[in-house]
Amino acid sequence: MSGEDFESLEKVLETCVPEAELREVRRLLFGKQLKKLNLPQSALDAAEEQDFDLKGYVFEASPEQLRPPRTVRVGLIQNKIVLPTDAPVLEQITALHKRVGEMVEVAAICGVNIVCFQEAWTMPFAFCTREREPWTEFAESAEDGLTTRFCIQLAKKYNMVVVSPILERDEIHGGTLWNTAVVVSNNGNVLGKSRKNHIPRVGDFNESTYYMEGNTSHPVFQTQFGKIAVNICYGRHHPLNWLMYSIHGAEIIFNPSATVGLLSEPIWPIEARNAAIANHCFTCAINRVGTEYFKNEFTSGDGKKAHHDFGHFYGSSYVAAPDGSRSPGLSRTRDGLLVTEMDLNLNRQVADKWNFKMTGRYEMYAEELKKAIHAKSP
Ligand SMILES: NC(=O)NCCC(=O)O
Repeated sequence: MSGEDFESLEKVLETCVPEAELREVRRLLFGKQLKKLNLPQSALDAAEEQDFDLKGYVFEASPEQLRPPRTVRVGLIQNKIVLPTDAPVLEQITALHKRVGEMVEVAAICGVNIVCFQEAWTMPFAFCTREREPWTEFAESAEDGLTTRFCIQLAKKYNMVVVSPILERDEIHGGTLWNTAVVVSNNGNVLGKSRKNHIPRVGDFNESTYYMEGNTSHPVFQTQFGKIAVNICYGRHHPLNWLMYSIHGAEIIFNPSATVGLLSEPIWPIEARNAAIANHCFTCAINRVGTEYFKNEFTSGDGKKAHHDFGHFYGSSYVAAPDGSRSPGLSRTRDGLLVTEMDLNLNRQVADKWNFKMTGRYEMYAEELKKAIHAKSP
């Protein structure tokens, strides 16, 4: 039941837990109950017509005397690939631009200010194969590639910050490949890029065949709607990676991902949520959906029989807040747009209550880490 036939944990709870207990079950599992966001009927109709899950929630903060609310609407998009993996490269990219572009239009109707797509959103997650061609052809310049130009158009048209995780080819540094998120401001300027710091070597995630650990450290981007950072996929298993984005001031950390049920599904709801709690910020976890079939079978040196797919990418994108509350996840099986309205004042309110930033012994950790890393063997 771990594949396409299981819609979501939330659905099972709704169907199977009696109404009287459901509230308490939700409180224990998801934290403070969130209000549903009132989404325009035209957006709901468009989502139904275009066959994707559309959900909206509000994270509220307490009113303050000196600061007005800092309300921002964030959209997360999860999707299947559109064409088979052996369709011509440009056709695959164009089909994904079209699909995701339509979903961004609905995000705009919902008033979204910042949208983030899934990891390597313009391509199938083909790194399992270890083949170079045609997959390296999906790589593009972060500054002025086809996809960045497309995102610039979206940003300008909808006055929206766009976070676009792609396979990057860095033409001015030997044509090297990177797993990169490009951040485009709402007026259409490329604000910068953030490269994936941690490259998986687990199961079929053979990404180290294609690119190396990122060299952009932990950039934080000041946008009109708040300070944002991008911790790409496998970086979510590294608490210090989250910490560094937060230390540099990130108020919202996106985690665009590609991960499959049998590997990571039980830890998915915990990691980004824990990072939001530990770092007094909002985190947004996004995962792709569906099963992607590759013509040539592959192995990964783990004794498994040669196979043609990774297994099921389980979607379940969600947003977590610094007070430990989280939104329900999107579907495990369908494309989806999750719209959350968050008051960024909540970050400081929770920080003032729990004081993790104040009680953290960063200097001590830094010194001990340095000593431990440089320790000589006896
Ligand atoms: N894309 C990626 O880094 N996946 C690795 C598997 C995981 O982190 O769940």
